[in-house]
Amino acid sequence: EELTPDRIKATMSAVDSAMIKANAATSKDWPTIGLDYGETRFSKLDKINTDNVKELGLAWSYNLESERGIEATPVVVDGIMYQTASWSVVHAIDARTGKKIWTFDPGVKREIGYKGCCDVVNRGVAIYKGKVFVGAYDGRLIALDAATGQKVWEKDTLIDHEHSYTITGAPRAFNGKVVIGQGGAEYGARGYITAYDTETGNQLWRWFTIPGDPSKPFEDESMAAAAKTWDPSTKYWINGGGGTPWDTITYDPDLNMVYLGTGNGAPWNRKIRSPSGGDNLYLASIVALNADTGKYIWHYQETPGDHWDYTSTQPMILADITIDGAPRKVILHAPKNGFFFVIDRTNGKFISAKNFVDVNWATGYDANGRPIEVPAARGDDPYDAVPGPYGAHNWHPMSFNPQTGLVYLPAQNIPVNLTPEKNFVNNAPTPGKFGGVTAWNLGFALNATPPKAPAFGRLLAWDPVQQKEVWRIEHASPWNGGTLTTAGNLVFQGTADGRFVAYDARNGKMLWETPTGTGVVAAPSTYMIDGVQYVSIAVGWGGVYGLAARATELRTPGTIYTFAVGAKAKLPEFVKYQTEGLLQGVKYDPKDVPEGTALYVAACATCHGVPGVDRGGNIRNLGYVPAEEITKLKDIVFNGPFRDRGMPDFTGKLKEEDVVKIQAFIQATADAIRPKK
Ligand SMILES: O=C(O)c1cc(C(=O)O)c2c(n1)C(=O)C(=O)c1cc(C(=O)O)[nH]c1-2
Ligand SMILES: [Ca+2]
Repeated sequence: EELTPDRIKATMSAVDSAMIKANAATSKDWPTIGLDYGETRFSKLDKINTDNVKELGLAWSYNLESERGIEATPVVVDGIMYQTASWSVVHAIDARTGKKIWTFDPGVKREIGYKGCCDVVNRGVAIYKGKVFVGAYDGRLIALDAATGQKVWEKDTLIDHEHSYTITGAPRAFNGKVVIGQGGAEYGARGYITAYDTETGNQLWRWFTIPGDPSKPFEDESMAAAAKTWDPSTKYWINGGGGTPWDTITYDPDLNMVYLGTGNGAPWNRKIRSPSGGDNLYLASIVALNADTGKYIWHYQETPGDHWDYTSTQPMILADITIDGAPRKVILHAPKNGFFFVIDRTNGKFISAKNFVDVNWATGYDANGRPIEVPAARGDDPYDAVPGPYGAHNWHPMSFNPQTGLVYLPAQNIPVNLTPEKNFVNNAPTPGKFGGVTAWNLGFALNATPPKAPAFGRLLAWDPVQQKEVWRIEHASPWNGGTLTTAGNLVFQGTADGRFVAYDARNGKMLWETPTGTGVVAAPSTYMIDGVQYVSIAVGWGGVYGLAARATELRTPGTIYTFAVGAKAKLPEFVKYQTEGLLQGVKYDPKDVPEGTALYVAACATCHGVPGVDRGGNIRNLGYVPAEEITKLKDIVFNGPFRDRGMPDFTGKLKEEDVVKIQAFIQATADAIRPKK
């Protein structure tokens, strides 16, 4: 059957809240990024199961022509797939054949790449009544005709273009509304979410996550209440204060609520943001809003007075489970802070929290749902916070299998040491201030003292009722992909070291794997076409950890792989990671190294990592590039050739003599780690 525009239009026009709810009974399609409004990523399909999963073969692959992180889950309805790639490019694909139907590039200006903290990624589309919605990196929400990829409307969702706002998250669509948040809290930004009319793009409601300037009227009572938990003496609203809801937004059709996870404080360091303390509502919280009006209903703050970039934006799961003999409507959540939360979603009441990895900022939660903090975690001395700011769990989606009762959770630690910044100045390009030249405002120096905490990445099977680990897989590296679980008793996960793996959901036994040609960070999906069950995964190394680090020697462009039992297509040729040997021969004056270090930290480190020590991710490590490029660094730094990949133009931000000092630091660092003969 041919996928004519009329046929696609007919299929996609039928995708609405009722269809998404009804599909949950069979899981035939995968109509939203998380499969269903509960975001369970549990498929009832069982044609692929523990018996035959070893016969999975490649049905087709599709080149996304992308060199940066791929974070979106493939959305599939009746054999038509929508996938986003880096730079917010949308691909529509015939899932029977893997052939392109259309692509849409919103034309994000590549030179604004550096305005987002964490790679030029996108976490996927929403479909509603014949339209595909995508949040573009530059802050536009765009509605496309699902059949043709033509733009129907677009809205600039940003309240100002002074703060460094970007969009990386997927929109959420329900009942004629499409809702989107944004990122930017590392730079300083004030978070909010906005609902638009799916047909017209008209704004329907907006809710800010934190209060603004208290000398102006508060937007609503929830802001007036929140303002009491902030210290106004620092005029935190000038920098923004944070709370950007950059990922999870969930719709609950039973309770007609929208739940959002809010982000970290800006700056991270609470002593700078709100020196007299305070919870700083609604940072690092789950908040419930009325889905029709956007009015605040309840909140639960997972990390009061956030100080460590402990966002609560991680994908949540809505589940109905039995606790102490009683059925409860809950939210299951594993935010960055390392605790697994079970929250009553009818009223936001805390049920339980238990750490799922070792943590050193709190010893647990009291009966009221407040953390029992370790005082040194907010001290004036350098602190090796565990989890670090990359989180014990980041945006990589978890899944919940009601058959096993287990949540499959990509857990990790990436060590980072935090040293409180003494003389913080907002937006100052101060040498030594991490990301200072590109307007980061953390209030901490990172790794000025080398961290000692261990790095790890693991897949955890977690029992949310008992609040305990049931089994685990230790991976080679942190930063592994999101998970899918199925009625075939399977868990699927891609890995940082470039594999796509199926495990037995009951015990973690590895049943099947395939190489993927690059690290995997996204989560897979599964669906039926003509009686055949398929599993698809979009691969492409990246995201914040993937900028400067990697765990494979392969760097195949972003690719979608689709697997079925007995399929026999060939994997594409994999591409080797191109890297030079350790940098050698750049002339420099050793006297320049200390200042060069401080300048490098302020201008280069957020994306390029530490020269020679980090190995490079989807952005090259400057300790492993041709000496020629470092010798001519100023030609790259000032209006250089990599602006079309998102590198900033440092004209006016660095001086020529600064670049000479940065060259000195890069070569000296490479020399320092070179093995002595
Ligand atoms: O505070 C923010 O506004 C914000 C935004 C984003 C983003 O939009 O991607 C990330 C983060 N924070 C963040 O803390 C983080 O660890 C992170 C990882 C990623 C990613 O895509 O790999 N994005 C983000
Ligand atoms: Ca953040």
